[in-house]
Amino acid sequence: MLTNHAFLTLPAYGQLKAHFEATESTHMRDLFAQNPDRFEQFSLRFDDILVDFSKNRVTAETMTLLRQLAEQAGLTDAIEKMFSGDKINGTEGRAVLHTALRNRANTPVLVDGADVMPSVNAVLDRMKSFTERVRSGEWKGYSGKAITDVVNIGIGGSDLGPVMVTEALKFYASDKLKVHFVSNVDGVHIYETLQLVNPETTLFLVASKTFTTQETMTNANSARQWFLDNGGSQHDVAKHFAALSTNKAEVEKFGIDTENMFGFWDWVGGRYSLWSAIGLSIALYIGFDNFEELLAGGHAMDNHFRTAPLDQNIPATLALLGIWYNNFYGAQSEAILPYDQYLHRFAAYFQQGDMESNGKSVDRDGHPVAYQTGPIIWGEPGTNGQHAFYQLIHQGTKLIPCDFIAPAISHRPMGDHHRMLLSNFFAQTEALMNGKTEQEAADELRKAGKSDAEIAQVAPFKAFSGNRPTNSILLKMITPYTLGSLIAMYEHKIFTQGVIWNIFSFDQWGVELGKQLANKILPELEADTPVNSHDSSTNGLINVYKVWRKN
Ligand SMILES: O=P(O)(O)OC[C@H]1O[C@](O)(CO)[C@@H](O)[C@@H]1O
Repeated sequence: MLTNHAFLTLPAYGQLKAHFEATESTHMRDLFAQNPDRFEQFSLRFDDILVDFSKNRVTAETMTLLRQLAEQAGLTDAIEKMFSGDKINGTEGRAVLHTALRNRANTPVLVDGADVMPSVNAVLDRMKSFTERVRSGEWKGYSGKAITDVVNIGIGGSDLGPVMVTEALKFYASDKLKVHFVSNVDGVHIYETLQLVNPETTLFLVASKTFTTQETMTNANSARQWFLDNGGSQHDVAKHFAALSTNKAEVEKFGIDTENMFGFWDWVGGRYSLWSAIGLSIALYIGFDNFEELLAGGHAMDNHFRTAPLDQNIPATLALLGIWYNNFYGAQSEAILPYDQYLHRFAAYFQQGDMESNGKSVDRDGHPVAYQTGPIIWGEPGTNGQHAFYQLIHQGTKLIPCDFIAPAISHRPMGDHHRMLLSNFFAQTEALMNGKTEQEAADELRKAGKSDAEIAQVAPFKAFSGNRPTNSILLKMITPYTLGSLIAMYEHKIFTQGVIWNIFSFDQWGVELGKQLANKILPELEADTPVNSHDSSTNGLINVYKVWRKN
C-alpha cells in the first residue's frame, strides 16, 4: 500500500504557496527575455519525443520546489510499489500492473508471490496466433468466407483505448479488415453498425473486464440475435464471437466458446487495459508486430519513468506542472490538443484515463480532501479547435493549461497541408505565451490607417494578455512505438498526480450510484402507470416520458 501523507502540510506545499504569491504576476515574455537558454533548460527528450515545457509560468526555483513536493509525497517509493505489484489499489485490494502487460524485458513481476509474466505471455501468444489466422484469411466464417469486419463491443476502457489507437494507427492497418466499435446502449449504435456488416464475414469481440456491464451485454445479446436471425446458427457462434474478459464463468454463461476467450486479470484497470486482451481489435487491425511495437513503446516509457531522476523525468514533470496550475493558480481544466487528425480521439481517451482516475474527493485515509484533485480534461484536434473554442483560451477569463501535440512528419503528406498545420501548432503556443499588448494592438491599427478615435475604441478588444501556459509535445512521427510511449507518458502523469494528492487513482466508485439507480428505474419504465417513488423532478420526467412514448 502507498504511504499516506497530508498534501497541504508537506513542507514544499507551503514553500510553493509563498513562491506562487511572489511570482504570480511574472510574465513569461520577461522570463524568455531574461533567459536565452530557456528552451534548453525547460525541455526534455525521450526517443523521438520532445517535450518543451518552457512556455510555462515557472522558473528553475518553481521546478525545484515542485520536485521537492513529489519527493516529500513519496513518489519514488510509490513508483516502485506500482511496478513491483504492491496492492496500491487500496479500496479494491488489487495490484496495478498494466506495466506488466508491456514488460518486454520479461523480468518477473510478482503478485502474491507468483510471477504474472508467464500468463501475460501466454495470452499474447494466443492473441498472436488468432490475429494471424484472422488476418491471413485462414479463420473462416460459417459459410467458408474470410473475416472482413471486426466489431468490438465494449464501453469505457473496453472501448475508448481500442478506438483511439486504431484511429491513431490507421496508416498501419490492413485494407482487408475493417474495425467498428459499438459502445452506447442506445440501440442506434448497434443498429447503424450492423447495417455496415455481413454476418458471414463478421467477427464480434465482446470486450468487458467484468462481462456484466449492462451496455456491453445488451449490445452483445443484440448482435448475437442479429447473427442468428441473418443466417448464422447457434453452432456457428463460435466462429463469429470471441470474448475479452477476466470473467470466465460469465463468458461461458453468455455462450461464447472459452477457446475464443482471451483473458486478463483484476490487476488491469479498465482504463489501462488496451495493452491487454482488450487490445485484440488493435492487433487485428494493425497486425501483431505493430501491436508489439506499441507495447515496446509503452515499456520504454515505463523504464524512463521508473529510472529517470525527477529533473529528467517527463511524466513526473508534466504531472508537477499540472499540480502547479491546479493547486496554486486554481485552473479547473486542461486541454489536450493534438495537431494530427489520426489522434482525434486522444483527448476523449484521456478524459476517462484522467477523470476516472483522479476525480476523487476523499484521500487515502478516507477523509474529504481540502484541496483540488483531478482536472477536467477536454480537447479536440487542431486546427478545428482554433475555430471553435480557442477564443476562450486566448482571451477568456479562465486559465487553461494546454498540451499541444504534433508529429513532425505526416503519414499522409498532401501538398502543403502538414506545413500549414505545423505553422498553426507553432503559432498558437507563441501567441498564448506572448499575447499582444494594447499598445501593440494600437500600433497595428495605426499602421492600417485607423483614426485615433477608432484605435481607442477597438484596441482594448484586440489586446491579448498572453502568459497562458502550454506544453509542446513534438513527435517525429506517430508510429506504434511512439504512440505507446505517449500513452504511457500520460498514464504515469496521472499516477504521479494521484500519489501527490494522496488519493486512490485506480478505483472508480463514482460511476456506481448512477448504475444502481438506472437498474432501479428500468423496471419502473415497463408499465404506463405513473411513478411517485422519486423526487418531483425525476417523477415528473418519467411520467412525461410515459405519456409521450405512446404517440
Ligand atoms: O470492461 P467492463 O467491465 O465492461 O467495464 C467498462 C468500464 O466501466 C467502468 O467500470 C466504469 O465506467 C470503467 O472503469 C470500465 O472501463
